[in-house]
Amino acid sequence: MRVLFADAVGGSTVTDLEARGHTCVVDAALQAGDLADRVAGFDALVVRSTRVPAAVFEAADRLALVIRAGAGTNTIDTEAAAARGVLVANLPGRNAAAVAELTMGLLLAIDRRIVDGTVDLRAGRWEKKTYSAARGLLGSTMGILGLGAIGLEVAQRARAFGIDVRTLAKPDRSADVAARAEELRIGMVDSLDELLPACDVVSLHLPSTAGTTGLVDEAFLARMRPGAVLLNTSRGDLVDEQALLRALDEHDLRAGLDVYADEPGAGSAAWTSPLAQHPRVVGTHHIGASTQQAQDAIAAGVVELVDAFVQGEARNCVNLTPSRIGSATLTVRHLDRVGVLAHVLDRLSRASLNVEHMENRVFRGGGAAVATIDVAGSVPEDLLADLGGLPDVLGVSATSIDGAG
Ligand SMILES: NC(=O)c1ccc[n+]([C@@H]2O[C@H](COP(=O)([O-])OP(=O)(O)OC[C@H]3O[C@@H](n4cnc5c(N)ncnc54)[C@H](O)[C@@H]3O)[C@@H](O)[C@H]2O)c1
Ligand SMILES: O=C(O)CC[C@@H](O)C(=O)O
Repeated sequence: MRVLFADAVGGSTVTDLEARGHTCVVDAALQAGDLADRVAGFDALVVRSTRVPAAVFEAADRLALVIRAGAGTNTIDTEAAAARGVLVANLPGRNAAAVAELTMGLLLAIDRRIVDGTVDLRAGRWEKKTYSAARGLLGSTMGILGLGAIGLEVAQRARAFGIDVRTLAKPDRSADVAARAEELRIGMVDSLDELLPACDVVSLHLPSTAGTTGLVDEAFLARMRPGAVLLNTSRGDLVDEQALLRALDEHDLRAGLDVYADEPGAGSAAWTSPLAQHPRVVGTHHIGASTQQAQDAIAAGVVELVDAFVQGEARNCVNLTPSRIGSATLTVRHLDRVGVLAHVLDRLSRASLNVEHMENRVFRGGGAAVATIDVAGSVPEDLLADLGGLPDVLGVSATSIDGAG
C-alpha cells in the first residue's frame, strides 16, 4: 500500500510498515487545505490533528483507509468518507491514561495554584502566604461527562485522591463499562440538573458531535457550584467560550483547559486567546495525548490497523453502520469452490435483494464454507429452494434480523 502521513507519528511506524512492503511518505507540514492536492496515488492516509475535509475524498483516486492516530475523529469528514467508501479508523483507549494524567495535573495545578506560584518563584518572589489557601481535593465531588476510555481512567485516579465520582446514568452503557463503574463506586445520577450543583469539579470526556457541541453553555455554567472547577481535555467546541469567560469572572469558576475552539492546527504558531490567558485558567497546548508512552502505543496501533486492513478486516472503523441494517440473514453452507458465491449473489440480485453485509468463513480442512449474508428486502418464499438447488450449495436458511422469523 502507499501510505501518506500528514502528521508525524512516533515510534517505528514508518520502518515497520516499510518492512512489510508498504511505501510511506511523511509530510508533517501538510495542512487541511493541501491534502486534496496531495492525496492522489495513496491507499491510506494517517493523520493526528490535521483536518480531513470532504474535498480530500472527492480528490482521492484510490484512497481506501484514513487512520486517525488518536481517539477523536471530529476532525475528519467521516460522512464524506463513507459516501466514497473510504474507511475511517481510530485508536480508542491508547492515549487514555495520558489524557487522564494531564486532567489530574490540571486539577492539582488549579487547587494549589502551581503555575502562579512557579511564575512568582521564577521572578524571585517568595509568597508562601498567598499560596497557602488551597481548598484540597479529599472528599470533594467530581462529575465526569463521557464515561469512556478516558473518563474511566480519570475516575480511577480521582478515586485514588479520595474524590467522590459521579456521572450521568446511561442505559446503553456496555456491561464492561458498567462493571468498571461499579468497581470504582461511581455514583449515577439522572440529569445535569442533579449533577452540576453537586460537583466541585466537572470534567469533560465526551467526543465532539452534533449532540455535544456547545453543551457547556451559560445555563450549564450557571448550574455549577460557585468556585467549582471545569476541566476540558476533550474538545474546545464542547464549551461556549464566551459564556465560560463570563462565568470565570462572575461565578467564581476556575478552569483547566487543554483544548480550545479556535486552537491552531499547527504544532507551533502565534496565538492569543482571552480564555487561555485568563488568570483563572490553567491551560496546556492540546498535549493530553502527547506522552512518549501514549505515542508509542498509538504508533504500534497504526501498524496494527494497516495489518488488519491488508487482511480484509475493517478494525475500529467509525463510519460503518454500527448495527445490522438488513432485514434478513441468509446462511449458505457450501463447498469451498470457485464461483459458488457468484451464483448465490446472482440469485439475490434477480430477487432484488441488496446485500448489506456478507462474511464467508471456511471450515477446518478447507472443504466447505459458510456464508452469512444480510440482505435488505423481503425474501421471496421460493428463493431458499432456488439457492439450495445451486451446484455445490449444501444448505440454506434464513432468519429475520430482528429475530422474529
Ligand atoms: N486532549 C487530548 O489530547 C485528547 C486525547 C484523546 C482524546 N481526546 C478527546 O476525548 C474524547 C473522549 O475520548 P475517549 O477515548 O474517552 O473516547 P470514548 O469513545 O472511549 O469515550 C467517550 C464516551 O462518551 C460517551 N458519550 C458520547 N456522547 C455522549 C453524550 N451525548 N452523553 C453522554 N455520554 C456520551 C460515549 O458513550 C463514551 O462512553 C475524544 O473524542 C477526543 O475528542 C482528547
Ligand atoms: O494527536 C494529538 O496530538 C491529539 C490527539 C487527541 O486529541 C485525540 O483525540 O486522540
